[in-house]
Amino acid sequence: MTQITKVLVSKDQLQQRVRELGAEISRDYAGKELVLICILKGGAVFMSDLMREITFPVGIDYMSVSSYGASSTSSGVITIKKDIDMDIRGKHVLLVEDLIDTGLTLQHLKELFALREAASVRICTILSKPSRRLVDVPIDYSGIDIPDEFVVGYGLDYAEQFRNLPEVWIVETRD
Ligand SMILES: O=P(O)(O)OC[C@H]1O[C@H](OP(=O)(O)OP(=O)(O)O)[C@H](O)[C@@H]1O
Ligand code: HPA
Ligand SMILES: [Mg+2]
Repeated sequence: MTQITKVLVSKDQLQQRVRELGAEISRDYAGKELVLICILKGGAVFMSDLMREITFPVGIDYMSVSSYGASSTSSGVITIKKDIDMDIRGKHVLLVEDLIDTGLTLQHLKELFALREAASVRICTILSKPSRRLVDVPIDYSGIDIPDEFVVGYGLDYAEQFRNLPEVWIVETRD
């Protein structure tokens, strides 16, 4: 049985942290050409909130990758299901994620955008599970550290459900 029983991060906590990250990014990239690249699908909710907290015009684009293939554990190999439309050469890229778990997806994407000759590539995530990390990928803008629990809401899914919950909830699975 699967139950969504406990709120781990409230709507207010999320909103507060998104505001702080938006302010920090606005200060750091002032006067630069910035493109926010959302990693679908989970990143979509955070992306929509974050872009409205940035105080100058930014470019936006969307990318969809699959990191786990057919197995449930990470293979470390990612497949691009939908690429960005923009030419990002010479532009500052900020990758926008809902959650960094092992870090493998973002490590791979950082390398990819460096190869595409972006002026810089940084990472922004609203949630991070530091205890699950397999690779040491630096997170430039990290929202909220969470424990090793399976969570849903604010973009995150369980079997494609619950992405639309405004809070982050813990999923409990019992027999
Ligand atoms: O740090 P990692 O171990 O690489 O895992 C993190 C990735 O896994 C989740 O995406 P998922 O593959 O579930 O796709 P979704 O966003 O479409 O649900 C999450 O949104 C990150 O993109
Ligand atoms: O806790 C999680 N929730 C949803 N998707 C995920 N992908 C890795 N960890 C998680
Ligand atoms: Mg998912």
